[in-house]
Amino acid sequence: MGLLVDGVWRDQWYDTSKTGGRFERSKSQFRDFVTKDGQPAEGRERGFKAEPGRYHLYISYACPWAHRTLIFRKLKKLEDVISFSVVHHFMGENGWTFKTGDGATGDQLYGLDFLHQIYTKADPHYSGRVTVPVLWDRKTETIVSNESAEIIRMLNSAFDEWGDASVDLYPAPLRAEIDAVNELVYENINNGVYRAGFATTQEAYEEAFGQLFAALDTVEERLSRQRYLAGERLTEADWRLFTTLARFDPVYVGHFKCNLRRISDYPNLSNYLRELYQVPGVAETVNMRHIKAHYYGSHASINPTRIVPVGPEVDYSAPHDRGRLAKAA
Ligand SMILES: N[C@@H](CCC(=O)N[C@@H](CS)C(=O)NCC(=O)O)C(=O)O
Repeated sequence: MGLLVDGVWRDQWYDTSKTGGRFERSKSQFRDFVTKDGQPAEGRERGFKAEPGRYHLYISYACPWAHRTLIFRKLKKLEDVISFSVVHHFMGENGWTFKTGDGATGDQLYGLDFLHQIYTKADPHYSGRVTVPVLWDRKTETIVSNESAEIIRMLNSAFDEWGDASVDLYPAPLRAEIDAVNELVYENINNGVYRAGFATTQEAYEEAFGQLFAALDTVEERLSRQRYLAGERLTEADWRLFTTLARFDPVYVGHFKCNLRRISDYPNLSNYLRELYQVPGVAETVNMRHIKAHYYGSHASINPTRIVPVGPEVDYSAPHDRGRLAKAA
């Protein structure tokens, strides 16, 4: 685990010394957009035109943020339009690597060894964390974006000429609702598990823990009344929650000490998780081996023996009861 400082790799764990033991996620720095016409998005200088075969994703199967992009690529039927490379699940002193085997593909574009070399290829003086996902432009050989929340928006609409335009996961009439749910879910749940797990003081951990379970209770209540987070339609908000839920019982309960309740203890959340998992194409984006091996194996300060627990038994393909709630035609 480390970061780049003016283009030079430095092996270094998160610094929580100035924040009272609180983990604070740094902001993604590559924030451009692929658009249908190639014009820069509002307030941006660089423009990137949607074209089939031009863009490549660098992802980790373990990472919930990268997982979002893989799900969108699948649901929007962009498999032949956007290619991808899978980093190795072990993230050690060199950060994410392109070691192959066990489902890791290596760097499909350049055959490089480390993800940080992709960052310095885009910007030789880059300073900051080297994270997945990365949306890479083959044509200008640079990173368009390393922010998953924005990459999924691009996948949702920019490539409709070649993908499935009938699938819209950010429909205009629901945007305000989706944005509001995202805010609650991002801070307290998606990032909340990390804030609990990476906290280095009791106080910081308990603060994140309390917020996490309060938010899960809120979402559980909402899902007792409606089928999906924004109502009767599956949207971006659901997929953003899904990648955290899928990792919760196998990893976050133990490794990140998020153990007040398991998702399997929540009747609505657990059935909802199974419904989403069973949406055609989604199960194949979930690689539980990478997920468990990555977290338990890569965070030596949390799990020094790197032993990966054998349990729990989870079966997201078991039947669910969500058919009792209305779904838009
Ligand atoms: N805001 C980013 C966060 C991405 C992120 O933090 N990814 C993690 C893996 S789950 C990572 O690559 N961490 C490496 C590091 O922090 O050094 C996004 O949503 O795209």
